[in-house]
Amino acid sequence: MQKNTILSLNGIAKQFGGLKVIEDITLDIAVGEKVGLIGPNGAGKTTLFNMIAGDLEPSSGTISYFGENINKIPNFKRTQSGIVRTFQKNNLMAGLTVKENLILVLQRMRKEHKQWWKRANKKNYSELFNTADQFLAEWGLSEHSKSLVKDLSYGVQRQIEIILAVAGEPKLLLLDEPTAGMSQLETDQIIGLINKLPKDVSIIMIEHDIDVLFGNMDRVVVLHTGRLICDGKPEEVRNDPEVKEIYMGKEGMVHA
Ligand SMILES: Nc1ncnc2c1ncn2[C@@H]1O[C@H](COP(=O)(O)OP(=O)(O)OP(=O)(O)O)[C@@H](O)[C@H]1O
Repeated sequence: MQKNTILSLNGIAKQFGGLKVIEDITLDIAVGEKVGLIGPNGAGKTTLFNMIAGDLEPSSGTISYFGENINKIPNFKRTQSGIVRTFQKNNLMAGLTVKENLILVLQRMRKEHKQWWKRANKKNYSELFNTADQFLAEWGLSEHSKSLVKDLSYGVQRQIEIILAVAGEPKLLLLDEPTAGMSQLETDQIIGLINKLPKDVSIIMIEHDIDVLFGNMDRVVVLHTGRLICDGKPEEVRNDPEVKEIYMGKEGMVHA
């Protein structure tokens, strides 16, 4: 493991009953590295995310975070230590405003309360409100501050989900198809947000379209039937014959 490695997967495997879903994956991610994770449906991408986030335990192999084996560390503790995840279907509180959603994250982060739903005192609240306003302004999302999440377009909801993950001060951000089902404009907005993230935040982003990863990710890892079949710079991956054959189709098209 290199000195600046944030995440290290060593011989990771996962099986459900007799079904091998992930086989022998070894992978190091550096601090600040941006990695795209691609592969056809059923390749095992979400299962791998579940293991990194702590929602599933590997059947064998080890997952290390800053050199420490975290196989047995529960997901909420991983989140506290900076492994933050977004989901394909967002888990925002739809009946609350954007700002209220953000305040909940900020409150939780600051560990102001053992029970975060209890009322904070007035001083804390006004400080939290100011921080939330500043944060939304910084990310160019102030106009949505008072909107209920359920009233926002899907594209904006996904942007909000990413900035809430950022408010959680991630060191390793796991993005699960953040641009799925989006228009080109919405995709560009999401990519714009991702490119604004602090340089020392590592990212693993599941994506079906390698074009989205070009120019935005340092590296692309390809899974196929639970195995890692290619790992390199986006250009190398795009031109890899096995990837073209297995993942992208014989035409060499880059869309899943
Ligand atoms: N809890 C489970 N029990 C049994 N099989 C599972 C379970 N979770 C996932 N699988 C199987 O594991 C394989 C990999 O699934 P996974 O969702 O990780 O793939 P994926 O690459 O994320 O696919 P997609 O792009 O469609 O989201 C699939 O065959 C799936 O049916």
